[in-house]
Amino acid sequence: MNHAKAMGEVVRLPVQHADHPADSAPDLDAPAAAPGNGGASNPPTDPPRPMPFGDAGDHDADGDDGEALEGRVLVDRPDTFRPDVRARRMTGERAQRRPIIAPWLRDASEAKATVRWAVGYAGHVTGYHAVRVPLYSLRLAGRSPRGLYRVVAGTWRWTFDLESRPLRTHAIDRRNDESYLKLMGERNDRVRSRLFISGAGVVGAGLAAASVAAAGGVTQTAVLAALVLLLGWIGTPTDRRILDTAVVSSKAPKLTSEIVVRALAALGNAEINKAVGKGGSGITFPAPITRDGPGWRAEVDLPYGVTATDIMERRDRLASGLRRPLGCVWPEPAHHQHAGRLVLWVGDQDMNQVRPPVWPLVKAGTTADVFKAIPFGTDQRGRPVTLTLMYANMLIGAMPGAGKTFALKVPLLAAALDPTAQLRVFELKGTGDLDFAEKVAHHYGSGPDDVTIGECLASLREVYKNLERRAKTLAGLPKDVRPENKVTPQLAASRTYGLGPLVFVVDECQELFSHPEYGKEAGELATAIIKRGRALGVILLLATQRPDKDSLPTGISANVGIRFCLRVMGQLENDMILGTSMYKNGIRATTFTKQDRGIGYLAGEADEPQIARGYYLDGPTADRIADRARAARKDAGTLTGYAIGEDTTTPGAEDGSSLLDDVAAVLLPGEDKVWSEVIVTRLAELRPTVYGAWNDLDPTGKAKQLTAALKPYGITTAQLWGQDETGKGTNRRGITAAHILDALNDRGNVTP
Ligand SMILES: Nc1ncnc2c1ncn2[C@@H]1O[C@H](COP(=O)(O)OP(=O)(O)OP(=O)(O)O)[C@@H](O)[C@H]1O
Repeated sequence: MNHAKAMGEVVRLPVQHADHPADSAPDLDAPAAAPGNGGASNPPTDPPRPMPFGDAGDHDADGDDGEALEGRVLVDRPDTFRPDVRARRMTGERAQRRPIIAPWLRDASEAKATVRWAVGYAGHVTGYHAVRVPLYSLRLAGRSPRGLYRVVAGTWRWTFDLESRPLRTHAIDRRNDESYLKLMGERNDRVRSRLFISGAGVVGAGLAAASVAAAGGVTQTAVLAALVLLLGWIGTPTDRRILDTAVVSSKAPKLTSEIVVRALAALGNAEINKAVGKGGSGITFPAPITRDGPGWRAEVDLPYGVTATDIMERRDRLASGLRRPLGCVWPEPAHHQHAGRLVLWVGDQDMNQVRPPVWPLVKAGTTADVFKAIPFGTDQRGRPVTLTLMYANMLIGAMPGAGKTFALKVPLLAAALDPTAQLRVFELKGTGDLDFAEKVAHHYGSGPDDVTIGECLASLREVYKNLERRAKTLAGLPKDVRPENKVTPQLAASRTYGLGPLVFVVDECQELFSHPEYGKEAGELATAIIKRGRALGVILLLATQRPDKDSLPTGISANVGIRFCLRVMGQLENDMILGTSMYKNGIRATTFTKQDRGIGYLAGEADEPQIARGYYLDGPTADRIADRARAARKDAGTLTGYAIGEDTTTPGAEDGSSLLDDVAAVLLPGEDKVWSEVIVTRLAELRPTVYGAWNDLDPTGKAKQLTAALKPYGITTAQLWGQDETGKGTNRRGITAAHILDALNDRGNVTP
């Protein structure tokens, strides 16, 4: 018999058999032996004789098997093989230890939420019924006559044994005298004893009534009320309730294996259909379906060849099969298991209907540390999701209105609550969504105009230059204080080194990167900052509603560490934000609906992308937090730049020239001292895109603006005597031309 065929699985593999010692290994250059050529006849050139594993000496002497097995090897072990059960158990191949303590009890926030819910629930139910006590009393009083009737009629029936009457009637009908006489005898005995008991009961009740009547007052009322309520309860029809419903249960249906299999079978996957069809291997569940947070969790072993991703791709169809809203159905791969293990979590409530929890850092007195994890949001199960900003950059993308700016507010406000972190914030939509940052930011700009975009670019240039200084400073430090050539919390905290965290935020960054003049340079600078700034304490937070190659340089989309993708329309946008192949791997932000505001895939923080909903921080809340952050910065002495009324943004984005060059350019020949407001007006004429906004200020504002902008160059303004438009002599703030020219000479015309 051909064992190979009987064993089913055979492959052509040159496997070394135990009979052949190592030194008789096949000579691969030698010609292959002819079929049927016994190994013994030509030992040196023989190919190894393939044999079933563990079947070393069982060959037929006539060599039949040997012939049939020529060139073939059984790859399955024979049935006699006993696996090492101990090893299997220890590696957890079959058995996974289930948690002794329920996961929700181990998580403090989940446990607190459950206790809070239980107390709230009990309080509501108690209050609801307490106010309805008069109604319930009236209801019972109304039903008490019926209850009295039921008691009297029931006692009568029992005493006179009316239940057994049909038996006696039956005996009469069948003319069974003997049986009838026997039944009557029994009935008479029973009625005699029951009459005695009922009589005693009536006498007892009479005596009790007399004593209650004698007691009078409260006792009489209480007993009477209790009696009425009791009779009311007895008189309540079986299809009616005494209490109203305090909580209308919209309980989600329990998830059962049957429902899961039904839903999987509805996906239209051929392998699944084969498995669940007649004679198929079925779908198995390696663990019981359990409650997990506010939902059900099922682990499913999909049929061979089907991956968890195949199911994730069809999340909408799965939701339809489960008859649950899309926002309740969250299939995930079991990351530490095989590719066919699916973890299906089905929430009781649509994720977008769940009330967002309060951001932990809203609480007064809390501060943050960009070196540590900051709370970003919650996942489908309400568990906290955190972000660590240091050594990372973040890209947030979505279609308009999906919640980008709200998501950006969370890391921005967390960074604001770290007084050591310098903030540079540019909101290029111009709606003032991030205007709370004005209170804390070193640089701040709002608007899609060329001036703001120019300021943003100038600030990026400054940061880029700052990177070089930081790199040099870090490299100059002893190796033991920079263990991984990175800025450490200790180095960042020291003001001597100037290595404190720097957080650069650009909302609607497509306006910057797709700008016809500044876009290219901005893209190159941002890419360089993303690549090099990470280790040097510079963090870039970008949000965009147009993730395409023109609006988001590939250098950024390829190198950014943390990515948060809210609802997008297609695969391209999805992969631009989350990374290449994410769509193919089932991580699809296209499945979010319009209602899923603030919900997205967060990649780069945990090992695997996770669903998260950012904390909801509305305008007033963000303002309150920014006030707190400002106070903390004031105390720490780190409130600088825009936040204290200075505008230290370096103008001159158009061609790389500096403010000093521009001021020098607008000085007229022979002019010695010029009022600041005049200089600003001339600067605005020279470069409207850069200085136009300054020119919109009143004369005092113009003077302040120029004073602040010249400060980094070491130039101060002073009160200068001159004549105003009407020819009247007056004192106003202005500059001395010699100071500008000296500064230019000193610096050799180098931009700071
Ligand atoms: N985490 C959240 N939870 C609940 N609602 C949210 C959340 N985030 C955002 N929203 C809602 O979504 C709306 C849009 O948010 P946001 O302004 O951040 O969108 P956007 O993507 O920045 O839009 P645009 O591209 O137009 O600027 C907000 O008004 C808010 O009500």
